[in-house]
Amino acid sequence: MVELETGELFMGQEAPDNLFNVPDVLLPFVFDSESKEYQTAVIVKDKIYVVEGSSDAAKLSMDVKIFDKLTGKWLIPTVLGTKPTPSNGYSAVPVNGDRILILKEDCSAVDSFWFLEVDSPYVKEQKKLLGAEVVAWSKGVVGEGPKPVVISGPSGVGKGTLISKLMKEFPTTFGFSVSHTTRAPREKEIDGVHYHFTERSIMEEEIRDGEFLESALVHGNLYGTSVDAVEAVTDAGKRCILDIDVQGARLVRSSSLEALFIFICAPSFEELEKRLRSRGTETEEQVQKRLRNATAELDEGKSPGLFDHILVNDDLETCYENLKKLLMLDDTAANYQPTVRSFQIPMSHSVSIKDQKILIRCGTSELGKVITSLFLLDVSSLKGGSPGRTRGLRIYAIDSYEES
Ligand SMILES: Nc1nc2c(ncn2[C@@H]2O[C@H](COP(=O)(O)OP(=O)(O)O)[C@@H](O)[C@H]2O)c(=O)[nH]1
Ligand SMILES: Nc1ncnc2c1ncn2[C@@H]1O[C@H](COP(=O)(O)OP(=O)(O)O)[C@@H](O)[C@H]1O
Repeated sequence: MVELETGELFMGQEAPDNLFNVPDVLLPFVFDSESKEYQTAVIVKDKIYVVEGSSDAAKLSMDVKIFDKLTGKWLIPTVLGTKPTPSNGYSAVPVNGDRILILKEDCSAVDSFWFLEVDSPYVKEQKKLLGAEVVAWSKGVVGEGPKPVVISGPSGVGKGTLISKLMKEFPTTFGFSVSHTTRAPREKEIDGVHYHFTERSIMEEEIRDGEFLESALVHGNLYGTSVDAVEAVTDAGKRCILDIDVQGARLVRSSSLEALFIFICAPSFEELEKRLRSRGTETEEQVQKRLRNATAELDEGKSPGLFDHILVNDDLETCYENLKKLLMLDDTAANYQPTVRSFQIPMSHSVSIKDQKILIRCGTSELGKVITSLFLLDVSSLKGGSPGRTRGLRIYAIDSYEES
């Protein structure tokens, strides 16, 4: 049996002349409740994007195919980013000509809004890089979320020590972005807590698949921040702390992730050397390599426009107090609008878009009465996007009334 969900055909856009030559994409949402297979189609410029798959727990799939109206051919794109887990219903609306907003039904607000980027700056760049048709998923976040904090500085300067103090004093405020690395674990390091220790070939493949926000070769090993590492912290409602090298900081600076960048340095090179040796975690050869790299990192750290603040870690307690001051002074904490966790898009709803405002009309029945609620989703100030999250969605409850 095929059920048709409510929703406008191609969301208010004119159906193309050759629409009836296009198989399977006549309707914006089709769901077969027996096989749990679904299909959604949206037109953006000259292409029809079809999102399809199965929400059956045993099969769970979500694929994208594209019908190019100019050539009359189907394309299977390279799909980057973490895709949503399938649900039984979707609405899809084109937004800003470069992405499709997918509203998942019957999910909590943190999982309701997804973007399939089809022609965003990130996707354009990836198309060039890969020489292929590319689309990319990114999760929509209501509000801005707190700005992540990037902490960089030469090895042995005290980054880890400062971050541990912060996490210990403010366990519910801050969360650590657990990086991936190909270096071997140190004695007390736990996989998944300090790092995700991994193989080079696996990590390189994951980087190619767009799973990393940044990655760099540091002291002869590959290190990288996965999109999930940052977003797991943000999804838990915490402010994310990244301990990454200067190359990584530069990459994050040029990515879509807005962050606060802090560079830590030691009072002198001799002191840095002393700390590295007294930590006793590296061989002499590794210590030498880290010290050689430190000079370049110190120069890089001072390059204009990269770091927002530089802190000298001389006396640990003084430096820690200064770090706390910086984090409190940052006004993003005051601007933080918590995610609307209580909002849920019910199965029965319709969606229409006008001037970057999306009207969601939801019908729910309570005690035999049918209640219609209207929500306005504002997509006019979206920030970020793939390979991370699309932030800045605003949702307003505008009306609620009983159907007569
Ligand atoms: N670019 C990048 N650098 C990282 C990442 N994780 C750790 N690093 C950096 O890699 C360098 C070496 O880290 P590690 O092996 O833990 O040694 P340590 O800094 O001496 O404790 C440090 O400068 C870290 O900041 C990451 O995900 N990306
Ligand atoms: N302000 C400080 N004064 C003296 N020793 C310090 C200070 N900060 C950190 N340390 C010590 O220096 C060593 C390196 O610190 P760590 O946090 O591991 O550096 P990083 O994470 O930057 O590589 C550790 O043994 C740590 O206890």
